[in-house]
Amino acid sequence: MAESPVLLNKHEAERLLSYDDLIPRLESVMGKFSKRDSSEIIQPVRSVVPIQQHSGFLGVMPAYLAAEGILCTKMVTFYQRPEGSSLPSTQATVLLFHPEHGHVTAIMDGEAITAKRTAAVSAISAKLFMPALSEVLCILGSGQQARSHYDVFTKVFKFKDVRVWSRRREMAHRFVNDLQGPVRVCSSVKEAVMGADVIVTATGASEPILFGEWVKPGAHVAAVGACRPDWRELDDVLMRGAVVYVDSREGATAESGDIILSGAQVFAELGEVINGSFPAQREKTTIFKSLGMGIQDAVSAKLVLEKWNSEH
Ligand SMILES: NC(=O)c1ccc[n+]([C@@H]2O[C@H](COP(=O)([O-])OP(=O)(O)OC[C@H]3O[C@@H](n4cnc5c(N)ncnc54)[C@H](O)[C@@H]3O)[C@@H](O)[C@H]2O)c1
Ligand SMILES: O=C(O)[C@@H]1CCCCN1
Repeated sequence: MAESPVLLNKHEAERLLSYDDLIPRLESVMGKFSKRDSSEIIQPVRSVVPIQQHSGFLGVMPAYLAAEGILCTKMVTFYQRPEGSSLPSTQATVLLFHPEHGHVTAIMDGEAITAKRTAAVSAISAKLFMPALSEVLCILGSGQQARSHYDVFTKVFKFKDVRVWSRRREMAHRFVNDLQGPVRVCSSVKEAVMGADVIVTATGASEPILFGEWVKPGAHVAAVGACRPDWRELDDVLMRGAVVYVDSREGATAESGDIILSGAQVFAELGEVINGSFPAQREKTTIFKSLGMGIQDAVSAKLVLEKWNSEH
């Protein structure tokens, strides 16, 4: 009989997952994915079930990585919460399976995995696409993703000025008060982004909040929110004037309102740049449109389980 699955809560998953371990694994799997070798990786675009009465969605994100022996699925719910809601907007559970026998080997909370792997992938995009001398980081939003992006961006890069904007100013102040490093609250998106070299958009917005006219030419935008085909964070001017990179072409064309509704062309996948088949146009204004992928959760969950196994 199969052993009982390992059960890991959010605190454990968070503790066991480090950016130093995560970043190289994510670079490698994104590169492999972009080779589209189905004997190596199978990862369909996520299935999304709308929960209309409650302004929410359930996404199911399976992935199989044959060479690594990883069979995984994440189940994630995401909601548009009213201002002031204390409920998290994104919650997730990740299951790992034994690829040969089919039983579940681990069940883990997916919130920390989702927060860290998304931010780590954005950091990989910044490493490739941000201007060579980047001094100013701007984060739009003050939730879970804003926090993980702050953590990894200030760990991997050295910025002289870090700015945060949130639609509720008190939330931006609460965000800043929780941090160690120098970071300041801005009272408008315009104030926050003017002159920024790197901009992270991590909000629940469904209409554009970031306008191309404010963005410094050559800046890099890591756009993490707006994960539905009719949601936007970025306006048409920005989308059409920038070189657009995505995590997966299929995901972006199915799910990104910023891409679908602006008519912007996708230049390349992040993995295609990692593989050297497309250039990183660092001197131009660049956007990395992130939707999130099951393979990212799969390698993250495997890392968590490896670490846990090494301790037991
Ligand atoms: N690309 C990915 O892989 C990925 C992964 C997880 C979450 N996300 C998306 O990232 C976004 C942030 O997620 P989170 O987990 O940090 O959520 P969160 O609820 O913790 O934070 C959301 C933030 O967005 C702000 N916000 C909400 N509605 C807004 C609006 N209309 N205008 C401006 N700001 C608004 C909130 O004030 C808060 O600061 C969401 O859109 C989520 O779906 C993307
Ligand atoms: O890839 C993910 O985990 C997220 C969940 C929330 C919506 C967007 N994508």
